[in-house]
Amino acid sequence: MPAIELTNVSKVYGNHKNKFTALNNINLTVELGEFVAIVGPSGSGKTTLLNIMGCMDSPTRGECKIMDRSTTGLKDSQLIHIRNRVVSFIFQHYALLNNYSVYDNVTLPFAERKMSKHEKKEKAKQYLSKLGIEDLFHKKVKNLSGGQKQRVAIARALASEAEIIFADEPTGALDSTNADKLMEILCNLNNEGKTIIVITHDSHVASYANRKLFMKDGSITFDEPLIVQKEA
Ligand SMILES: Nc1ncnc2c1ncn2[C@@H]1O[C@H](COP(=O)(O)OP(=O)(O)OP(=O)(O)O)[C@@H](O)[C@H]1O
Repeated sequence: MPAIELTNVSKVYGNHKNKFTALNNINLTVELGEFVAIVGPSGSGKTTLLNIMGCMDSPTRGECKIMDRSTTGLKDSQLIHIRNRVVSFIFQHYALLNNYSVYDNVTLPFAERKMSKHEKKEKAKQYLSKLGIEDLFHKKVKNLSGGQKQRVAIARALASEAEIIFADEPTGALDSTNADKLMEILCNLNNEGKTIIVITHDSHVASYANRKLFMKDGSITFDEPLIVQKEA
């Protein structure tokens, strides 16, 4: 089953006097389990595309399907459900609650689930230890380094148990060592079956993905597929 399917998707911003076409008739299928990097110059439409795929915005024309389900005409509550449970997001500037603890941030996706306090704590510990930061459990986010904050953001994405993880410039605020560590974490999650879609300006970051989409002026100009090396 495709994770994402876009058919003739366009996005036009502004009104009739001042229109700007940010996406121009995009057709794209991302299968479950793929690791895709979207690259392209500033203003080429990468974030607009990600926002539509993640149900944070709707197309002006065309259709977006997530896990085989069209998002056209869905009620706000249904879109919220998709954003909470089917997809998750990692952002360049983390989008964490700075004055709250790591535990509070990681357990945010549990808010609407029937779980005991004990269960929440155990699950949070499990995800934090997966990312090697279980010792940060009680720390306030504002006291963490950039690399630590981004790991907390990934732990929160895992806590949502979403199949699809979108990451918009996730290494943009990290040094190269932490950027590599972060991309290795995303590779491991992809190896475990998560579908990962990353926006990046950085070709080294994009090299971790096994498919690269190049964007220019609202179109996908090149789609570099996974090259499967056959054993001799
Ligand atoms: N709300 C909006 N209203 C009008 N124009 C917008 C809006 N959001 C984005 N745009 C325009 O749409 C185009 C695509 O923007 P988008 O943010 O998707 O590009 P991007 O490739 O992600 O850029 P960057 O790499 O700089 O983040 C840009 O020209 C931008 O100015």
